[in-house]
Amino acid sequence: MTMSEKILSKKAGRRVYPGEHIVADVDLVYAHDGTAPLTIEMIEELGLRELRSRAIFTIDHASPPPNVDAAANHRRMRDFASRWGVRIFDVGEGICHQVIPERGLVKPWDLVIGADSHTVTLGALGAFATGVGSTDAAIAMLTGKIWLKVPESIAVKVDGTLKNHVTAKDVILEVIGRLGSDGANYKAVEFLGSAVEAMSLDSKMVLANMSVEMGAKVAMIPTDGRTSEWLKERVGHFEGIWPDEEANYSAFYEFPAEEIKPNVSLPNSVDRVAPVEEVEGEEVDLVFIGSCSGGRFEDFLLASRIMRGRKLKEGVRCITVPASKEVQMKLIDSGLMRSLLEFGCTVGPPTCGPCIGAHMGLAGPGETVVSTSTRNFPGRMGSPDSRVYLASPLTAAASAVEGKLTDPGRFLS
Ligand SMILES: CC(C)[C@H](C(=O)O)[C@@H](O)C(=O)O
Ligand code: SF4
Repeated sequence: MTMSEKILSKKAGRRVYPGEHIVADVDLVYAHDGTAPLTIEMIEELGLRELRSRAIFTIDHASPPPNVDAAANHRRMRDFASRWGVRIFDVGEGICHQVIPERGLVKPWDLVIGADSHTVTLGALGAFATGVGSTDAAIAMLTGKIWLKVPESIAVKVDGTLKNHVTAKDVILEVIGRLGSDGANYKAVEFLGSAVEAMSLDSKMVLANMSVEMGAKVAMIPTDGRTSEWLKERVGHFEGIWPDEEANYSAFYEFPAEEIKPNVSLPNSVDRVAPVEEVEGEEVDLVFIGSCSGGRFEDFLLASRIMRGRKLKEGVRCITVPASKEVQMKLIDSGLMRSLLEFGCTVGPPTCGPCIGAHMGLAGPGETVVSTSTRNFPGRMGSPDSRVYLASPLTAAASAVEGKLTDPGRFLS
Protein backbone atom coordinates (compact mmCIF):
# COMPACT_ATOMS: atom_id res chain seq x y z
CA MET A 1 0.00 0.00 0.00
CA THR A 2 0.96 3.60 -0.50
CA MET A 3 0.92 5.95 2.51
CA SER A 4 -2.50 7.37 1.71
CA GLU A 5 -3.99 3.88 1.19
CA LYS A 6 -2.63 2.81 4.59
CA ILE A 7 -4.25 5.73 6.37
CA LEU A 8 -7.59 5.40 4.59
CA SER A 9 -7.65 1.65 5.27
CA LYS A 10 -7.16 2.38 8.96
CA LYS A 11 -9.82 5.08 8.98
CA ALA A 12 -12.36 2.99 7.05
CA GLY A 13 -11.67 -0.07 9.20
CA ARG A 14 -10.86 -2.33 6.23
CA ARG A 15 -8.45 -2.58 3.27
CA VAL A 16 -9.40 0.05 0.69
CA TYR A 17 -8.48 0.35 -2.98
CA PRO A 18 -8.12 3.36 -5.32
CA GLY A 19 -11.41 4.40 -6.91
CA GLU A 20 -13.58 3.06 -4.07
CA HIS A 21 -15.93 5.35 -2.20
CA ILE A 22 -15.54 5.12 1.55
CA VAL A 23 -16.73 6.73 4.74
CA ALA A 24 -13.72 7.40 6.97
CA ASP A 25 -13.23 8.58 10.55
CA VAL A 26 -11.86 12.07 10.88
CA ASP A 27 -9.35 13.18 13.54
CA LEU A 28 -9.56 16.92 13.08
CA VAL A 29 -11.58 19.46 11.10
CA TYR A 30 -10.62 23.10 10.73
CA ALA A 31 -11.92 26.23 9.09
CA HIS A 32 -10.76 29.86 8.99
CA ASP A 33 -12.35 33.27 8.74
CA GLY A 34 -12.71 32.88 4.96
CA THR A 35 -14.67 29.64 5.20
CA ALA A 36 -15.99 29.25 8.77
CA PRO A 37 -18.99 31.61 8.27
CA LEU A 38 -20.67 29.16 5.89
CA THR A 39 -19.68 26.22 8.07
CA ILE A 40 -21.33 27.91 11.04
CA GLU A 41 -24.46 28.71 9.02
CA MET A 42 -24.76 25.09 7.91
CA ILE A 43 -24.28 23.70 11.43
CA GLU A 44 -26.87 26.07 12.87
CA GLU A 45 -29.31 25.29 10.06
CA LEU A 46 -29.14 21.54 10.71
CA GLY A 47 -30.29 22.07 14.29
CA LEU A 48 -28.01 19.42 15.81
CA ARG A 49 -26.56 19.82 19.27
CA GLU A 50 -22.99 18.60 19.33
CA LEU A 51 -19.87 18.21 17.25
CA ARG A 52 -18.51 14.68 16.96
CA SER A 53 -15.09 15.72 15.69
CA ARG A 54 -12.30 17.79 17.15
CA ALA A 55 -12.77 21.20 15.53
CA ILE A 56 -10.53 24.26 15.25
CA PHE A 57 -11.09 27.76 13.89
CA THR A 58 -8.31 30.13 12.92
CA ILE A 59 -8.60 33.84 12.23
CA ASP A 60 -5.89 34.28 9.65
CA HIS A 61 -7.15 35.44 6.27
CA ALA A 62 -8.38 38.97 6.99
CA SER A 63 -6.52 39.28 10.26
CA PRO A 64 -6.26 41.67 12.06
CA PRO A 65 -9.57 42.74 10.50
CA PRO A 66 -9.00 45.33 7.75
CA ASN A 67 -12.67 46.41 7.75
CA VAL A 68 -15.86 46.28 9.80
CA ASP A 69 -17.32 43.30 7.96
CA ALA A 70 -14.23 41.24 8.77
CA ALA A 71 -14.37 42.33 12.42
CA ALA A 72 -18.04 41.31 12.61
CA ASN A 73 -17.23 37.98 11.01
CA HIS A 74 -14.51 37.33 13.59
CA ARG A 75 -16.99 38.09 16.39
CA ARG A 76 -19.42 35.52 14.99
CA MET A 77 -16.65 32.93 14.93
CA ARG A 78 -15.60 33.63 18.54
CA ASP A 79 -19.19 33.46 19.68
CA PHE A 80 -19.85 30.16 17.91
CA ALA A 81 -16.53 28.71 19.09
CA SER A 82 -17.29 29.37 22.73
CA ARG A 83 -20.82 27.95 22.47
CA TRP A 84 -19.79 24.79 20.59
CA GLY A 85 -16.41 24.06 22.20
CA VAL A 86 -14.37 24.83 19.10
CA ARG A 87 -10.77 25.74 19.82
CA ILE A 88 -9.89 29.05 18.22
CA PHE A 89 -6.56 30.56 17.19
CA ASP A 90 -7.36 34.23 17.12
CA VAL A 91 -5.83 37.32 15.50
CA GLY A 92 -2.02 37.26 15.77
CA GLU A 93 -1.60 33.49 16.14
CA GLY A 94 -0.95 32.84 12.46
CA ILE A 95 -2.03 30.81 9.45
CA CYS A 96 -4.02 27.62 10.07
CA HIS A 97 -1.65 25.28 8.19
CA GLN A 98 1.25 26.52 10.32
CA VAL A 99 -0.30 27.05 13.77
CA ILE A 100 -2.18 23.75 13.95
CA PRO A 101 0.85 21.50 13.34
CA GLU A 102 3.13 23.72 15.46
CA ARG A 103 0.86 23.21 18.44
CA GLY A 104 1.24 19.46 18.13
CA LEU A 105 -2.37 18.97 16.98
CA VAL A 106 -1.54 16.77 13.99
CA LYS A 107 0.45 13.55 13.80
CA PRO A 108 1.21 10.87 11.22
CA TRP A 109 -1.74 8.57 10.39
CA ASP A 110 -4.29 11.32 11.16
CA LEU A 111 -7.12 12.10 8.75
CA VAL A 112 -7.43 15.88 8.69
CA ILE A 113 -10.10 17.89 6.90
CA GLY A 114 -9.65 21.62 6.41
CA ALA A 115 -11.92 24.14 4.76
CA ASP A 116 -8.97 25.42 2.74
CA SER A 117 -7.22 24.00 -0.30
CA HIS A 118 -3.74 24.21 1.26
CA THR A 119 -4.69 21.75 4.00
CA VAL A 120 -2.55 19.35 1.92
CA THR A 121 0.44 21.01 3.65
CA LEU A 122 0.00 18.66 6.61
CA GLY A 123 0.90 15.67 4.44
CA ALA A 124 4.46 16.69 5.24
CA LEU A 125 3.84 15.33 8.74
CA GLY A 126 2.45 12.05 7.42
CA ALA A 127 -1.24 12.94 7.79
CA PHE A 128 -3.87 12.37 5.10
CA ALA A 129 -4.91 16.03 4.99
CA THR A 130 -7.21 17.46 2.38
CA GLY A 131 -9.21 20.59 1.68
CA VAL A 132 -13.00 20.63 1.39
CA GLY A 133 -15.71 23.25 1.07
CA SER A 134 -17.35 24.88 4.09
CA THR A 135 -20.42 22.65 4.05
CA ASP A 136 -18.40 19.43 3.87
CA ALA A 137 -16.41 20.73 6.83
CA ALA A 138 -19.68 21.28 8.70
CA ILE A 139 -20.80 17.70 8.08
CA ALA A 140 -17.38 16.34 9.11
CA MET A 141 -17.54 18.37 12.34
CA LEU A 142 -21.04 17.12 13.10
CA THR A 143 -20.54 13.46 12.23
CA GLY A 144 -16.81 12.91 12.80
CA LYS A 145 -16.77 11.28 9.38
CA ILE A 146 -16.07 12.18 5.76
CA TRP A 147 -17.11 10.68 2.47
CA LEU A 148 -14.13 10.16 0.15
CA LYS A 149 -13.06 8.49 -3.03
CA VAL A 150 -9.76 6.67 -2.41
CA PRO A 151 -7.22 8.43 -4.63
CA GLU A 152 -4.72 6.72 -6.90
CA SER A 153 -1.18 7.47 -5.80
CA ILE A 154 1.65 8.88 -7.89
CA ALA A 155 5.27 9.00 -6.78
CA VAL A 156 7.53 12.02 -7.17
CA LYS A 157 11.08 10.97 -6.41
CA VAL A 158 13.85 13.52 -5.92
CA ASP A 159 17.22 11.86 -5.44
CA GLY A 160 20.60 13.47 -4.96
CA THR A 161 21.74 16.77 -3.49
CA LEU A 162 20.21 20.15 -4.26
CA LYS A 163 22.55 22.97 -5.20
CA ASN A 164 23.36 25.47 -2.46
CA HIS A 165 21.06 28.12 -3.91
CA VAL A 166 18.18 25.78 -4.78
CA THR A 167 15.32 25.32 -2.31
CA ALA A 168 12.19 23.21 -1.78
CA LYS A 169 10.20 25.94 -3.57
CA ASP A 170 12.33 25.48 -6.70
CA VAL A 171 11.74 21.72 -6.48
CA ILE A 172 7.97 21.97 -6.26
CA LEU A 173 7.87 24.58 -9.05
CA GLU A 174 9.92 22.18 -11.19
CA VAL A 175 7.41 19.40 -10.48
CA ILE A 176 4.37 21.61 -11.17
CA GLY A 177 6.01 22.89 -14.37
CA ARG A 178 6.41 19.32 -15.62
CA LEU A 179 3.09 17.86 -14.49
CA GLY A 180 0.92 20.94 -15.16
CA SER A 181 -1.89 22.46 -13.12
CA ASP A 182 -4.10 19.39 -13.63
CA GLY A 183 -1.31 16.80 -13.70
CA ALA A 184 -2.14 15.35 -10.30
CA ASN A 185 -5.92 15.83 -10.28
CA TYR A 186 -7.45 13.88 -7.40
CA LYS A 187 -4.19 11.95 -6.91
CA ALA A 188 -2.23 11.32 -3.75
CA VAL A 189 1.23 12.69 -4.54
CA GLU A 190 3.84 10.85 -2.50
CA PHE A 191 7.27 12.51 -2.30
CA LEU A 192 10.19 10.12 -2.04
CA GLY A 193 13.95 10.14 -2.53
CA SER A 194 17.11 11.16 -0.72
CA ALA A 195 16.75 14.90 -1.43
CA VAL A 196 13.29 14.88 0.16
CA GLU A 197 14.48 12.86 3.12
CA ALA A 198 17.29 15.35 3.73
CA MET A 199 14.89 18.29 3.90
CA SER A 200 13.80 20.05 7.08
CA LEU A 201 10.13 19.85 7.95
CA ASP A 202 9.76 23.51 6.88
CA SER A 203 10.97 22.50 3.40
CA LYS A 204 8.83 19.37 3.29
CA MET A 205 5.81 21.55 4.06
CA VAL A 206 6.60 23.67 1.00
CA LEU A 207 6.52 20.56 -1.21
CA ALA A 208 3.25 19.32 0.24
CA ASN A 209 1.65 22.78 0.31
CA MET A 210 1.93 23.49 -3.39
CA SER A 211 0.88 20.00 -4.54
CA VAL A 212 -2.66 21.31 -4.67
CA GLU A 213 -1.54 23.64 -7.46
CA MET A 214 -1.40 20.56 -9.70
CA GLY A 215 -4.72 19.26 -8.43
CA ALA A 216 -3.52 16.81 -5.76
CA LYS A 217 -6.07 15.44 -3.31
CA VAL A 218 -3.30 14.95 -0.76
CA ALA A 219 0.47 15.06 -0.58
CA MET A 220 2.27 12.48 1.53
CA ILE A 221 5.85 12.47 2.80
CA PRO A 222 7.40 9.66 4.87
CA THR A 223 8.09 10.65 8.47
CA ASP A 224 11.82 10.17 8.40
CA GLY A 225 14.82 11.91 9.90
CA ARG A 226 14.21 15.49 10.79
CA THR A 227 10.43 15.12 10.76
CA SER A 228 10.57 12.66 13.65
CA GLU A 229 12.63 15.08 15.73
CA TRP A 230 10.15 17.88 15.06
CA LEU A 231 7.19 15.67 15.94
CA LYS A 232 8.77 14.29 19.09
CA GLU A 233 9.10 17.80 20.48
CA ARG A 234 5.49 18.64 19.76
CA VAL A 235 3.27 15.57 19.85
CA GLY A 236 5.30 13.25 22.05
CA HIS A 237 4.69 9.65 21.07
CA PHE A 238 3.69 8.88 17.48
CA GLU A 239 4.05 6.17 14.87
CA GLY A 240 5.77 7.09 11.62
CA ILE A 241 4.41 6.29 8.17
CA TRP A 242 6.15 4.96 5.05
CA PRO A 243 4.89 3.34 1.85
CA ASP A 244 5.38 -0.40 1.40
CA GLU A 245 8.29 -1.31 -0.80
CA GLU A 246 5.89 -2.79 -3.36
CA ALA A 247 3.41 0.07 -3.12
CA ASN A 248 1.33 0.54 -6.22
CA TYR A 249 1.88 3.92 -7.88
CA SER A 250 -0.05 4.71 -11.07
CA ALA A 251 2.81 6.96 -12.22
CA PHE A 252 6.39 7.47 -11.11
CA TYR A 253 8.24 10.72 -11.81
CA GLU A 254 11.94 11.18 -11.14
CA PHE A 255 13.71 14.51 -10.66
CA PRO A 256 17.49 14.43 -10.26
CA ALA A 257 18.19 17.04 -7.56
CA GLU A 258 21.40 18.32 -9.19
CA GLU A 259 19.51 19.37 -12.34
CA ILE A 260 17.02 21.63 -10.56
CA LYS A 261 17.69 25.37 -10.89
CA PRO A 262 16.11 28.34 -9.12
CA ASN A 263 12.67 28.53 -10.73
CA VAL A 264 9.80 31.00 -10.98
CA SER A 265 6.15 30.71 -11.93
CA LEU A 266 5.61 33.31 -14.61
CA PRO A 267 2.64 35.68 -14.43
CA ASN A 268 -0.18 34.67 -14.09
CA SER A 269 -0.31 30.95 -13.71
CA VAL A 270 1.46 28.64 -11.27
CA ASP A 271 2.38 25.99 -13.86
CA ARG A 272 4.11 28.38 -16.29
CA VAL A 273 7.51 27.64 -14.81
CA ALA A 274 10.93 28.81 -16.05
CA PRO A 275 14.42 28.92 -14.56
CA VAL A 276 15.03 32.40 -13.13
CA GLU A 277 18.23 32.73 -15.20
CA GLU A 278 16.16 32.65 -18.40
CA VAL A 279 13.76 35.41 -17.38
CA GLU A 280 15.92 37.72 -15.24
CA GLY A 281 15.80 41.47 -15.52
CA GLU A 282 12.17 42.63 -15.18
CA GLU A 283 11.94 45.55 -12.74
CA VAL A 284 10.28 44.67 -9.46
CA ASP A 285 8.06 46.93 -7.32
CA LEU A 286 7.08 44.62 -4.48
CA VAL A 287 8.68 41.58 -2.87
CA PHE A 288 6.55 39.49 -0.52
CA ILE A 289 8.06 36.87 1.77
CA GLY A 290 5.28 35.16 3.69
CA SER A 291 2.24 32.84 3.48
CA CYS A 292 1.72 29.16 4.33
CA SER A 293 4.13 28.43 1.51
CA GLY A 294 6.95 30.85 2.23
CA GLY A 295 6.62 32.43 5.67
CA ARG A 296 8.27 29.82 7.92
CA PHE A 297 11.42 30.42 9.91
CA GLU A 298 13.58 28.66 7.33
CA ASP A 299 12.25 30.97 4.60
CA PHE A 300 13.46 34.04 6.47
CA LEU A 301 16.73 32.33 7.29
CA LEU A 302 17.23 31.68 3.58
CA ALA A 303 16.33 35.27 2.65
CA SER A 304 18.76 36.60 5.25
CA ARG A 305 21.62 34.71 3.60
CA ILE A 306 21.33 37.29 0.83
CA MET A 307 19.92 40.27 2.74
CA ARG A 308 22.52 40.42 5.51
CA GLY A 309 24.91 43.33 4.97
CA ARG A 310 22.94 44.54 1.93
CA LYS A 311 20.13 47.03 1.39
CA LEU A 312 16.74 46.93 -0.26
CA LYS A 313 16.82 48.65 -3.66
CA GLU A 314 15.37 52.14 -3.44
CA GLY A 315 11.77 52.34 -4.63
CA VAL A 316 11.06 48.65 -3.91
CA ARG A 317 8.80 47.51 -1.04
CA CYS A 318 9.74 44.30 0.73
CA ILE A 319 6.89 43.02 2.88
CA THR A 320 7.72 40.13 5.19
CA VAL A 321 5.00 38.34 7.14
CA PRO A 322 5.75 35.43 9.48
CA ALA A 323 3.33 32.50 9.14
CA SER A 324 2.78 32.25 12.90
CA LYS A 325 3.56 33.82 16.23
CA GLU A 326 6.09 31.05 16.89
CA VAL A 327 7.92 32.01 13.69
CA GLN A 328 7.69 35.67 14.68
CA MET A 329 9.21 34.94 18.10
CA LYS A 330 11.99 32.88 16.53
CA LEU A 331 12.75 35.84 14.27
CA ILE A 332 13.14 38.00 17.35
CA ASP A 333 15.16 35.48 19.36
CA SER A 334 17.54 34.71 16.51
CA GLY A 335 18.19 38.35 15.64
CA LEU A 336 16.71 37.86 12.17
CA MET A 337 13.98 40.41 12.87
CA ARG A 338 16.66 43.08 13.18
CA SER A 339 18.37 41.93 9.94
CA LEU A 340 15.09 42.10 8.05
CA LEU A 341 14.35 45.59 9.37
CA GLU A 342 17.90 46.80 8.72
CA PHE A 343 17.69 45.49 5.17
CA GLY A 344 14.58 47.59 4.64
CA CYS A 345 11.72 45.10 5.09
CA THR A 346 8.33 46.03 6.48
CA VAL A 347 7.48 43.25 8.93
CA GLY A 348 3.80 42.46 9.44
CA PRO A 349 2.01 40.41 12.09
CA PRO A 350 1.28 36.72 11.41
CA THR A 351 -1.50 36.53 8.78
CA CYS A 352 -2.16 35.48 5.18
CA GLY A 353 -1.96 39.20 4.36
CA PRO A 354 -1.03 40.06 0.79
CA CYS A 355 -0.98 36.39 -0.34
CA ILE A 356 -4.70 36.62 -1.03
CA GLY A 357 -4.77 40.40 -1.45
CA ALA A 358 -6.78 40.94 1.73
CA HIS A 359 -4.53 43.72 3.02
CA MET A 360 -1.05 44.60 4.27
CA GLY A 361 0.72 45.38 1.04
CA LEU A 362 -1.24 44.93 -2.17
CA ALA A 363 0.17 45.36 -5.66
CA GLY A 364 -0.83 48.48 -7.59
CA PRO A 365 -1.73 48.72 -11.30
CA GLY A 366 1.11 47.76 -13.59
CA GLU A 367 3.32 46.62 -10.73
CA THR A 368 5.56 43.56 -10.74
CA VAL A 369 5.74 41.34 -7.68
CA VAL A 370 8.10 38.57 -6.63
CA SER A 371 6.37 36.46 -4.00
CA THR A 372 7.09 33.31 -1.99
CA SER A 373 3.33 32.60 -1.73
CA THR A 374 1.21 29.94 -3.39
CA ARG A 375 -0.69 31.44 -6.31
CA ASN A 376 -0.26 34.16 -8.89
CA PHE A 377 -3.71 34.20 -10.48
CA PRO A 378 -4.64 37.54 -12.10
CA GLY A 379 -5.50 40.16 -9.49
CA ARG A 380 -5.01 37.84 -6.52
CA MET A 381 -2.42 40.04 -4.84
CA GLY A 382 -3.99 43.36 -5.77
CA SER A 383 -4.56 45.12 -9.08
CA PRO A 384 -5.70 42.92 -11.98
CA ASP A 385 -2.95 44.65 -13.95
CA SER A 386 -0.19 43.52 -11.62
CA ARG A 387 2.17 40.69 -12.54
CA VAL A 388 3.25 38.15 -9.92
CA TYR A 389 6.25 35.84 -10.13
CA LEU A 390 6.26 33.02 -7.55
CA ALA A 391 9.75 32.26 -6.32
CA SER A 392 11.91 30.95 -3.49
CA PRO A 393 12.90 33.21 -0.58
CA LEU A 394 16.42 33.32 -2.07
CA THR A 395 15.16 34.57 -5.43
CA ALA A 396 12.84 37.01 -3.63
CA ALA A 397 15.74 38.39 -1.57
CA ALA A 398 18.08 38.62 -4.57
CA SER A 399 15.36 40.49 -6.49
CA ALA A 400 14.82 42.85 -3.55
CA VAL A 401 18.53 43.74 -3.55
CA GLU A 402 18.72 44.33 -7.29
CA GLY A 403 15.25 45.80 -7.82
CA LYS A 404 14.76 43.39 -10.68
CA LEU A 405 14.07 39.68 -11.07
CA THR A 406 17.42 38.10 -10.17
CA ASP A 407 18.87 34.59 -9.94
CA PRO A 408 20.15 34.02 -6.37
CA GLY A 409 23.13 32.18 -7.87
CA ARG A 410 24.61 35.66 -8.44
CA PHE A 411 24.98 35.94 -4.66
CA LEU A 412 25.46 32.31 -3.64
CA SER A 413 26.82 29.40 -5.56
C1 LIG B 1 -9.96 31.48 1.12
C2 LIG B 1 -9.63 30.02 0.94
C3 LIG B 1 -10.87 29.26 0.68
C4 LIG B 1 -8.54 29.81 -0.10
C5 LIG B 1 -8.16 28.34 -0.28
O1 LIG B 1 -8.94 27.41 -0.08
O2 LIG B 1 -7.05 28.05 -0.65
C6 LIG B 1 -7.27 30.61 0.20
O3 LIG B 1 -6.65 30.21 1.38
C7 LIG B 1 -6.33 30.59 -0.95
O4 LIG B 1 -5.14 30.43 -0.75
O5 LIG B 1 -6.76 30.79 -2.10
S1 SF4 C 1 -1.35 32.08 3.21
FE1 SF4 C 1 -2.30 32.28 1.21
S2 SF4 C 1 -2.38 30.22 0.38
FE2 SF4 C 1 -2.03 30.03 2.58
S3 SF4 C 1 -4.05 29.79 3.44
FE3 SF4 C 1 -3.56 31.98 3.49
S4 SF4 C 1 -4.42 32.81 1.60
FE4 SF4 C 1 -4.35 30.57 1.36
